[in-house]
Amino acid sequence: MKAVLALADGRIFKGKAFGATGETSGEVVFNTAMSGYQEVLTDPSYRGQMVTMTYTQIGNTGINPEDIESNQLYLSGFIVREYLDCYSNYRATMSLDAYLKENGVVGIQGIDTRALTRHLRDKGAQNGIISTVDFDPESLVKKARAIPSMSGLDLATGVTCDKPYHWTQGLWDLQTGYPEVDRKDLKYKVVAYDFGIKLNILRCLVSAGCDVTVVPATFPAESALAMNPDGIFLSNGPGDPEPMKEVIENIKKFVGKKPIFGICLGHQLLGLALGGRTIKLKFGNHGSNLPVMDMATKKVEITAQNHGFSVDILSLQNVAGLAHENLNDQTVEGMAHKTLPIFSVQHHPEASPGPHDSHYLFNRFVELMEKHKA
Ligand SMILES: NC(=O)CC[C@H](N)C(=O)O
Repeated sequence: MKAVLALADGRIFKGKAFGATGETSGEVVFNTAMSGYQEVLTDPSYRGQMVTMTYTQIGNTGINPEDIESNQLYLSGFIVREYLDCYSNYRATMSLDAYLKENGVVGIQGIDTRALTRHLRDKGAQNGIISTVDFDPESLVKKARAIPSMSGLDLATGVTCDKPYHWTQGLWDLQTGYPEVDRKDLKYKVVAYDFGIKLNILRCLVSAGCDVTVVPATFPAESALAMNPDGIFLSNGPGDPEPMKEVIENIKKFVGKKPIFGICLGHQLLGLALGGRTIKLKFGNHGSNLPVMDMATKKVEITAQNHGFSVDILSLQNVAGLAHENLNDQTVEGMAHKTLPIFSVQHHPEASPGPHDSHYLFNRFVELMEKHKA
């Protein structure tokens, strides 16, 4: 079946349908990870976006019930060069095509993803539409132009959990799979704010020794402090951090009271709560092969990333300093408060997909909580 991708600036790509059929729209971004499409599909931070994989063959390893980062697919469209239906993996239980169909995600295959990526890199991420029902370029471009811009959209409060819960699953291991950890063995009480949290973050926190209570995005700071936690964690999530005023005000109440660790959207929200500002990048960083320098040790780590916004570190001059830097585009990859036990990173130390170079950051959080306790 035919499918067409139209960008808001008028560029058209003709391909074939895969996954669900119909029409879908969102901000078109590209992801440079060579593997891990299942984790990309289930990352809630992609809500409102259509993801182009730059790796050419997608589908080879099928879909398995274990490699999920949330229980739902939040992205609005999936774009690949070549979809492979004959998957092979000992854990796979279904094909990617069947999975997208089951979850109502519209995909397009057989388009020149290199040309699309170069276009987005030159012109910037922009809105687009995929259709298997309307093939009229003019009408499609008109529809793509009518979609609201990602800037100004609060998408995170729509993907958070309904009520607090405990998380006790640790990191996956070939022998044991995902272990269940006894809460009695977890030493550091952490309240984790869920703005669309990836499951591997929770697993990393547990494996680092944290007794994690996950709470909804707007859970009052007073109630969190009443639990007497050792630390506060702020998660990743979709959309623009700037309009999340209530959440930002809430985070301010933890500053100076508890150690805080933020990842991605959590890092951006922390930047805003500390009085800084965030900016929208031209096309952002999405992938699992992005070099970052830890400014304290000067070590370079290869990281997983998925973001379109960034903290303007100059706006935080007297409050926080640059702790990590992206070596490709020199964007702010992490910050540390000048006097308080507060730090955050723009990239994803939990990986999934991606290398484990940055896992040490969960231990850094634990060390900070230990010191603060003492
Ligand atoms: N992965 C994330 O948390 C993404 C944060 C934010 N939505 C951005 O695009 O920059």
